[in-house]
Amino acid sequence: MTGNQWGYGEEDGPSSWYKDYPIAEGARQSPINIAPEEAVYDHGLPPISLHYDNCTSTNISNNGHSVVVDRCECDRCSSLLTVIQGGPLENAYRLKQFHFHWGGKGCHGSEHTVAGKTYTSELHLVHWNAAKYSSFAEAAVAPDGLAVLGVFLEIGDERGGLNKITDSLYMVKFKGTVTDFRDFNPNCLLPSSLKYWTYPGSLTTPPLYESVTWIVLTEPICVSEKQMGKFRTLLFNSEEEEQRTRMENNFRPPQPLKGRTVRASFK
Ligand SMILES: NS(=O)(=O)c1ccc(C(=O)N[C@@H](c2ccccc2)c2cnnn2CC(=O)NCCCS)cc1
Ligand SMILES: [Zn+2]
Repeated sequence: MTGNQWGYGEEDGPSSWYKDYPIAEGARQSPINIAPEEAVYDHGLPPISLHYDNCTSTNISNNGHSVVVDRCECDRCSSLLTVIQGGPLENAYRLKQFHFHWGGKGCHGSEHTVAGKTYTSELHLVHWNAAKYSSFAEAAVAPDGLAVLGVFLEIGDERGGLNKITDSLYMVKFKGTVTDFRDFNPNCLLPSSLKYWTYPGSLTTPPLYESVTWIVLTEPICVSEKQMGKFRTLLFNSEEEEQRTRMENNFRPPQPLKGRTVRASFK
């Protein structure tokens, strides 16, 4: 079985990933359930700072697992400051891509949970340690290589900033489709508070590398049911496959904490 046949179904879902990716049972796997009472307030944790300038050319694609907005890596753009720094991070980490995880109907769909509470979706802004490593792939296997900012989405009023994304989803209905997606600044998807929890973890999809410093914002943003419905028009399958499978419930459930400490940037 070639390595990349993993998914979220009965046969190929999270409970069977360990067969091809034994690190699935490792000591720093993600996501986790965050227990706010057990989080340790660390007064030495500085605030995080986000510098998301516009890099004109990006694209949006359906990779068969999620919908991903990729930043371009051209010289002009990679010189642009599109980084996260501060918080638990030693230096600036460069934004590579962002994507979402979501459920079917109802309010499950996030990967991290908070005192057992699930949200309807979770946005992941994926950054890599470009100060220390020369490529994303190199950083992705290093314990301090990646930093992912997690933002919870809950059902409520429509989020205007999300419409540029949801209005483009029909262009990437099938796995393997990609389309231009320019001048989108993910600042418009951030909540007003940058209060966060942070802990050492992993990619939440194969290859599940334990290279991620997770920074999960405590305040969710609101999106409308109509906007979430557009994510669920995406398909896991390519146009050639006859089996049409709606893209939903593309989340991994919480994994054992295995002695890790979750730190809070706030009392
Ligand atoms: N959910 S998360 O934020 O923890 C997360 C973040 C980034 C990646 C990722 O970049 N994965 C690719 C990769 C390429 C090179 C080295 C290692 C990993 C990969 C491997 N096979 N396919 N991909 C593409 C992919 O999975 N892209 C991210 C879409 C999230 S569902 C995966 C999960
Ligand atoms: Zn993710």
